[in-house]
Amino acid sequence: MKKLQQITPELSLVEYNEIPVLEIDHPEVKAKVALQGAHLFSWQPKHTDKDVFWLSEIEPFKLGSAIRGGVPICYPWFGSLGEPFHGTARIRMWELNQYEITKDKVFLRFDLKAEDGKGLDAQMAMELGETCTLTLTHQGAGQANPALHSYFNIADISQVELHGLPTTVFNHLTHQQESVSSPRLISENVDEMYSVENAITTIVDKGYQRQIEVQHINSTEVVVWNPWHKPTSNMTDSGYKTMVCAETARIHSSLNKGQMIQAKISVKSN
Ligand SMILES: O=P(O)(O)OC[C@H]1O[C@@H](O)[C@H](O)[C@@H](O)[C@@H]1O
Repeated sequence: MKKLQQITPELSLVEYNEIPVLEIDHPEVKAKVALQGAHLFSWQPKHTDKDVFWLSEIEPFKLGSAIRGGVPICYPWFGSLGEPFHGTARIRMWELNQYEITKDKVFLRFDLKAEDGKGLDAQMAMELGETCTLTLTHQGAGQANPALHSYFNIADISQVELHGLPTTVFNHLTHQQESVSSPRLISENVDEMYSVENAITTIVDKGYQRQIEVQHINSTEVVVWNPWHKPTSNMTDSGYKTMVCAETARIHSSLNKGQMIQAKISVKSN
């Protein structure tokens, strides 16, 4: 790891293998954001002893390869709505163009320049403190169908409940609408899309004795994913046991220029 720049006492730029990473070390919060993808992959408010986000233990931090963990930004499209899968933004460089440090939190704004060099495609604003607010604003031409593909750090997938989701879901593995339990328990490969606006998902983690709450704002879907034994790039065979994705998505109703999706994340002990 090579230090590139000390921006302020709380913010430093460090190289993780091929990727520049902004490290935040503030009395209230620690966090890490890769400039590739404006990709938050670690957030730990002072009152918790474990990271809220999961990061693969074999993440190689290679340019052009999306980081396996944290909050990949799927933009301008989700999944196979275009090529590459989950859009280009997670493998492009973003610029840190604004920051503000207060006694409670750190505010960061990253811009994604348009590929033709004219104007912006998107902006990501992060407020990192006791809570974490991520706001993705579509600034480009045309429409966007993004998602904030958050991977949460849990003690053991077999002891986790997801609360606040509907009991009907589109299962991407069987390509059909199905009925599921609420709260949702996961015991196999799941790749499912819940059509629900502005949902609040609560991840009840008995192992770590804590609850993570995600408010999905301006979203029209929540995607839940865990690959279980399905081989997945940059992930160990047992990596699935300690992660669950609960994604803030805007898939079937596009965003126009100036519109945003937001995830507000908080964590509390039981
Ligand atoms: O491996 P990737 O490109 O990061 O995608 C991971 C998963 O992301 C989820 O959002 C999709 O619903 C899954 O279908 C996909 O497998």
